[in-house]
Amino acid sequence: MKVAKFGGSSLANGEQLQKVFQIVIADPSRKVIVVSAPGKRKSDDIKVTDLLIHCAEQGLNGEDTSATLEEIIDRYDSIVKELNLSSDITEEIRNTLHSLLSADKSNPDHYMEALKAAGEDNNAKLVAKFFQSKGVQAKYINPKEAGLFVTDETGNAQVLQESYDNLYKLREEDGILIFPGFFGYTKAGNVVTFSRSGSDITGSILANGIKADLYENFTDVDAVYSVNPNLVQDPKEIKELTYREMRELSYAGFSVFHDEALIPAFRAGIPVQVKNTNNPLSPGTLIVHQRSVQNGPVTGIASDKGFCSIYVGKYLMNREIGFGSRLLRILEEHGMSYEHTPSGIDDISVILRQDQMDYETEQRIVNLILTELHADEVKVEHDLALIMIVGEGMRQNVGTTAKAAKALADAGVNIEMINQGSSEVSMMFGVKEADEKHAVKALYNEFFVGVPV
Ligand SMILES: Nc1ncnc2c1ncn2[C@@H]1O[C@H](COP(=O)(O)OP(=O)(O)O)[C@@H](O)[C@H]1O
Ligand SMILES: N[C@@H](CC(=O)OP(=O)(O)O)C(=O)O
Repeated sequence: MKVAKFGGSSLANGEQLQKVFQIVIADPSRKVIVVSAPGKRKSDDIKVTDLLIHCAEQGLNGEDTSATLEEIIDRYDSIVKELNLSSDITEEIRNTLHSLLSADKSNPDHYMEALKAAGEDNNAKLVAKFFQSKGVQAKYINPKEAGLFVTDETGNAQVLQESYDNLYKLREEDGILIFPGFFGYTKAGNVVTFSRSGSDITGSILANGIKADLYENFTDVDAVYSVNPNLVQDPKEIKELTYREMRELSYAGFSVFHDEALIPAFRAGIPVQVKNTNNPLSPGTLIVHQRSVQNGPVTGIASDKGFCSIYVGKYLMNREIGFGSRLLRILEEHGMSYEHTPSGIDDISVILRQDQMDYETEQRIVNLILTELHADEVKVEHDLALIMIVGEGMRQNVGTTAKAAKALADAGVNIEMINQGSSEVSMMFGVKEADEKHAVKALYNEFFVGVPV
């Protein structure tokens, strides 16, 4: 039995849905189909989820929602028309969205979450009807009835353990099951979404729940590439990588697969295959527990912008018990999470996403570090990009850091900081955002061009 998840790009229009149908019926073991909301048809398009968020914001602000609502309904209606389906489907979607928009607004989070999730929920119903119109036994599955229960963390839900046993029962259902991605229900019965791009997470939870043999993740690229294809042209494809490598890479910027989506599949030992809806015969990328290291030390290079670093210097910091924990507590008290903490004898840097901190908060934190921790120096550096080099082969290979540092130096990129991950399969370089693309290219040339993979 397989779980196949189709992302927004695979469901953006009728033509894409026809491809999805052909893929699903080509393999009778594709039992559970997880769908996202319709995504972008071209690069300047707007995803249905983004339209729904905008519409919910308008609703909450008491603004006119009619134009945005029509735009959303139009997205579904154009698919309905392209596939010659009954206009009743569009009317049903219209009614659902109308009632969600006129629902109680006393809890804005609940209002927003219900609208966000409607993108996937309506699409799953539409896809099920489309499959039925082709004479195939298929049905929409409601996540609440199936028992996909989650925590009450708005836009950041975590699955509750009991869900896995509930979902196992889906194995007994007849036909193909069309399951909406991106959300679950709290025990109190409210809709809560996963973080953005979270349909990948739903697919992984279902793969674990039904104890699938394989979790297929269909998207719009032939493989997970060794570097973001938007930064380097025609990068090398990765044929196989470990859960650990993929988790590091997706966390550090490989948006092709959600970083939280690996854990449920990993825990059940289910391999994940990333494949292309537009080229389903291509083998894609397989994510497994263990692989033989035949390529060079580096499997992939990921990068992401929007970080800042708080540098703290204090003479004899190394001898001061509890300094690090008190520093991190200051951040914790401001509700902030951090990414890395490279440190030396007399200094430590905390790297975090800078959108967590406005100017006033930054000033307050700097003051607290100076006054409560008696630091000699506190400096905040903004607009950093973090570049992560990842590879199981880095554990056995000496000199990867030196090679990377030399490649960056030769390209004229100033390294703001280096951090060797404790897992020994990753290494992080902090550079100025303006240098990101240039730095990634230099590292790609160093580790991949002319290197057999
Ligand atoms: N290393 C990478 N390999 C492949 N794709 C990547 C990588 N890094 C970023 N991407 C981007 O991820 C996109 C696919 O993810 P996403 O847009 O979320 O797809 P979906 O609509 O299927 O959920 C690709 O089109 C590509 O632009
Ligand atoms: N539609 C949701 C969830 C999702 O996974 O979408 P996609 O498969 O298009 O990344 C979002 O945009 O966040």
